Amino acid sequence: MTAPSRLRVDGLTVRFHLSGATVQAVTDARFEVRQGECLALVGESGCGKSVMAHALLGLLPGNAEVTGSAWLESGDGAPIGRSPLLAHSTDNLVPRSPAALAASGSLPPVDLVAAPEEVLARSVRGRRIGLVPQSPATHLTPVRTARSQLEEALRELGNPASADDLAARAGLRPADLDRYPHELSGGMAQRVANALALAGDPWLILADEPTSGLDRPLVDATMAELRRLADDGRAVLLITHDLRAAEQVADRVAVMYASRVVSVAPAAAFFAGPRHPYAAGLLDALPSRRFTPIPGRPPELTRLPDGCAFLPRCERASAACERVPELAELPEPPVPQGSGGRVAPVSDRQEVACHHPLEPLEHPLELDHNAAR
Ligand SMILES: Nc1ncnc2c1ncn2[C@@H]1O[C@H](COP(=O)(O)OP(=O)(O)OP(=O)(O)O)[C@@H](O)[C@H]1O
Ligand code: NI
Repeated sequence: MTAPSRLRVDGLTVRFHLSGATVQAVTDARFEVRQGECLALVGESGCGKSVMAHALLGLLPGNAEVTGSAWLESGDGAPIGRSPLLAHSTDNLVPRSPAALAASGSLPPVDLVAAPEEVLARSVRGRRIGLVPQSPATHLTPVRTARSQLEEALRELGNPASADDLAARAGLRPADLDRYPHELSGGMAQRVANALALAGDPWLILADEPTSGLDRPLVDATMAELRRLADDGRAVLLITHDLRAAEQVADRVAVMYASRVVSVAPAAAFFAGPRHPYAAGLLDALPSRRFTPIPGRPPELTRLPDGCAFLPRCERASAACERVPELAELPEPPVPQGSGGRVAPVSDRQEVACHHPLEPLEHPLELDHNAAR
């Protein structure tokens, strides 16, 4: 039996306490990311995506109150990549004997919410979770070459691999490493940042808006790189409001609205027929689709309503929506006509938090990929 590594987020809630107000930044979030897949987390600006990412990394400021759980479970047999660069250190959090751990190659699960900072710093950030930063160029230290920054990261993480090896895996030539950040093109800076994120051979890659400010070819290259990391056996959590980028790379898509995860769906089913009205609205807003924005604005996170936060913007709302809908798997979609009675596979099922979900064929979207690409 081999268990894949996965991140299992359940009931994750983040509140910022300010004088006179509480920001409900993340509310009761539930989702999973597994080794070998890319989960895209999408949603409008300010809905709580980055706060979620920072909560997972233990990087929130002192006025944040985090509850719920986020279990990081390193699996026991599915190897990452072709040649793992690093034997994970097992000197902490060890309820089992080092020999047993060595035999299984796994680490004990860690709850990122409950774990002390010392554990996150020593065994999680960089080692089990790699962060691809938002703007690689500014993330790099300007006065040192890419090589010296990579070498330092490798040294700190106890990785015996060479900077050249790491760079080659990220698509860089040794000569590229001898450049200073200002001598790197946007694409190369992105690759250096990717190489840095991989310096500790983490199995989970967290990329928060890795393509903001990049032009389309660079977005495409970055998405291809993230796809490769997932295909290589890592888990990729991509945070973006670029639905086109998400469509290029994601296996599954999670949608956040006003601090809650309101939809989790396989990417193909999501883009072909979203079941949550807000998700349908997001897709309709795309220039390559109907180019029709959702009317209205999301609520303030300091004043969230008691019921469904999308209610005031939703055409389908009813009295039932005064109650917050739970995220739940929708019943099996009806058998499409002409399918010869084929029943939709479980993997096509969508989870939504909605009292009035759309039927799968109720919102057919003519996909115009030529316009989108
Ligand atoms: N330290 C903090 N104190 C108080 N409120 C905060 C703090 N950090 C973030 N917030 C609030 O939490 C909410 C969620 O912010 P977040 O950065 O997660 O949004 P986002 O979904 O990542 O948006 P974007 O797509 O613009 O990056 C926002 O209302 C933001 O103002
Ligand atoms: Ni953000």
